[in-house]
Amino acid sequence: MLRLEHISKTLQGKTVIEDFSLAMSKGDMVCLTGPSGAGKTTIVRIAAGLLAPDRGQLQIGTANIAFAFQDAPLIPWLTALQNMQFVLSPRLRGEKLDAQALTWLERLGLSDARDKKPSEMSGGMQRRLSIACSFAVTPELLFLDEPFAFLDEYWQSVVVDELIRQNRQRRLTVLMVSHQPEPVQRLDARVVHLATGSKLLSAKKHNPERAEQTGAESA
Ligand SMILES: Nc1ncnc2c1ncn2[C@@H]1O[C@H](COP(=O)(O)OP(=O)(O)OP(=O)(O)O)[C@@H](O)[C@H]1O
Repeated sequence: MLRLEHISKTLQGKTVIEDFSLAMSKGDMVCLTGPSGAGKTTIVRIAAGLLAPDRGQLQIGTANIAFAFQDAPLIPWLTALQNMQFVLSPRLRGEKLDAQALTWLERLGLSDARDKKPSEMSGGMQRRLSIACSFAVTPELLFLDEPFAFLDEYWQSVVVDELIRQNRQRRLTVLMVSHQPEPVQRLDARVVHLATGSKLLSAKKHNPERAEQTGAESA
């Protein structure tokens, strides 16, 4: 589903990623962890095709991708409902579009915020809207950058439940960055830990009894 092979990236003269490789099959959930500046976001942006690597190869097995990043890609002049309608509009029309948009707002607790623009919403609400939009397009491959940041325990749990549901029901593949161990543990995601410069330190399941070789490779 996703393969990064020997990826390197230099930004403003600094080597951010050096010879990083990762292989993911359909239905895999992988979480990149590591210190600030290790290059986690850069890797996810390269994997999502948003940033070109200097060296190495990227293979994505589907065109049906979605992402929710820290700088939530919400349209600032549209309301929450209109943002949701916008992402659903290529697939749905009329009443079905409106019903689906409202359903997703409700699932992520945003019904009361339907007429608010992103600038009128809290960081957590913006994050939930961004995640709701990425779920709503039913991607095969989902990229998430700190999806649990700004969310309290309840909403973290709602997002985890939805990821588990979509992973089980339609084998959604997820590559994420997260500093929060608890939701990642609940997801049972494969954890790939990076040192600065994207050197791979370890790649394992959170549960050590179920540790396994991951297909991620170091330089
Ligand atoms: N557009 C850019 N131009 C120049 N340097 C950049 C750019 N984007 C990222 N960097 C630098 O690349 C390094 C890795 O950044 P990145 O955001 O990938 O790290 P990260 O591991 O996700 O960090 P954090 O956990 O703090 O989000 C950092 O030193 C950052 O300053």
